[in-house]
Formats: sequence, structure tokens, C-alpha cells
Amino acid sequence: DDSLYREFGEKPGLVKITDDLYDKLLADPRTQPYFEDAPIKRIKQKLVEQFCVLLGGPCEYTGRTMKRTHEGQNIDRAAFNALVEDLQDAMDKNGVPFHAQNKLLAKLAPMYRDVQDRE
Ligand code: HEM
Repeated sequence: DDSLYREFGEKPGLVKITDDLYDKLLADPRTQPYFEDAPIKRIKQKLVEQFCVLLGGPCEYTGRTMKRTHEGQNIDRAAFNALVEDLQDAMDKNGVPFHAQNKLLAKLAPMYRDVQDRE
């Protein structure tokens, strides 16, 4: 069932959301230090794939594991919450319905376990 994927505007919608998310992450003092020297093109591409899979779209995730990717980055709950807020703004800006936003966020929440380095 790809109804959730369609509510995000399929691939073009995910590309726009990911572009807007990245702009916000670089403008947000809580997340900017993590992303200023990061490989922007690669991250955007892998994030689109990953969101597409999570939303039931016809994609394959070709990136590294969440644990491997984020280890040693000192990501804590505050940084994680900041990214989630910036993602909510990006989804709002792109007209994703609230119930659809919540479904994606519910899939991301348990990933905190693999992304964080410290409580
Ligand atoms: C559920 C939440 C998150 C998801 C789904 C996610 C997803 C991803 C993905 C798919 C990549 C690229 C993987 C690859 O290169 O193969 C990535 C890289 C990265 N993420 Fe996250 N991420 C999350 C949370 C965070 C948080 C909270 C931060 C910091 C505030 C963060 C910082 C980074 C950085 C800096 C990279 C680049 C690492 C490098 O290649 O040097 N991520 N993330």
C-alpha cells in the first residue's frame, strides 16, 4: 500500500521536503554544527531513499546503517528533537497532511536508539 507515499507527493515531494529540511538544519543553531561539513548531496539522496521505503514507496535504501552512520557524532536527545522539529516544518511547508506527518514521525522515533551516542 503506497497511499502514505502518495500523500508525501511521491519522489518529487520527498526531494523537496529533503531540500527544505537540509536548509533548516543548516539554519538551526542546534543542528548546524553537525551538518556544516557533512556530505550534503549524499545525505539528501540517502534520506529520500530511506523515507520512501518507510512510507511504502517503490524504493530501496542503499545507505549505511543508522548506527554505523551516526556513531561518534555525539548526537543526544536535544539534537534529535531539533531535527524532528525541522522535519515537521519542512513537511508543513510542503503541505503533507498532519496524520501522514505523524505516521512518518512514529517510524523515526524508535530510530533514536541507533542514532544517539549519549542520553
Ligand atoms: C531518525 C532520525 C535520523 C535519520 C532517519 C537519519 C538518516 C540519515 C541518513 C540516511 C544518512 C546518510 C547515510 C549514508 O551516508 O549512507 C545520515 C547521515 C548523517 N546524519 Fe542522520 N539521521 C537521523 C538523525 C540525525 C541527527 C539527529 C543528526 C544530528 C543532529 C544527524 C546527523 C547526520 C550527519 C552529520 C550525517 C552525515 C554523516 C557522514 O557521512 O559523515 N542525523 N543520516
